[in-house]
Amino acid sequence: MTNRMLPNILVTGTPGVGKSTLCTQLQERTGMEWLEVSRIAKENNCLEEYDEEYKCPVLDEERVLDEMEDKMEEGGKIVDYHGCDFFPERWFDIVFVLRTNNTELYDRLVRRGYSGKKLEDNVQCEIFQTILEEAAQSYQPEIVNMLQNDSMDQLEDNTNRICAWIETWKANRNAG
Ligand SMILES: Nc1ncnc2c1ncn2[C@@H]1O[C@H](COP(=O)(O)OP(=O)(O)O)[C@@H](O)[C@H]1O
Repeated sequence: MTNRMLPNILVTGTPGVGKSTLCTQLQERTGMEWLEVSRIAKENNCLEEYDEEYKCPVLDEERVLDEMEDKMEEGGKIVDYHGCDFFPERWFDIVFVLRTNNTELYDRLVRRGYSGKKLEDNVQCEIFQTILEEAAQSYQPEIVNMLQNDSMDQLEDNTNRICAWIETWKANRNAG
């Protein structure tokens, strides 16, 4: 059993599935702190190099983890990143993998300005369920949850569902 007073939540999934949008809502509704791993990496100079092929920065994972460790120990953190296999398993009480259907994701990424290989690779990442499999291999199956996030209605359902889970976690903790 954890000593944390509030749970830590991981929100993961392919770029464009709606992680930031969901985390913004969760932060507003719960008062828990949203930790955007890409931003933490950038602000703390934890970007190692630029991957020209994939047009994205490569993280210095060890340094990012060091930056995050103290905060994660406090509990009550919502972590958002498009990968999940390098975090310590002990950090998280639950993992949500957001999913978006291919055509919707394609449109969102085009609107974000992605094109060519970067666009294709991200859509393929979603088609092949890469992040879902990564989560399944990195965490206990009972804490990994898939959430479909194609529409604003689903966004609301997902936010409600996570908020309800947090309330249950708190009630169980106080009872125990
Ligand atoms: N459930 C949803 N339904 C429709 N559009 C969404 C939904 N969630 C997010 N979006 C839109 O999709 C785009 C990508 O969302 P974002 O939260 O930035 O994704 P991520 O953080 O996973 O890269 C944004 O333009 C956002 O407004």
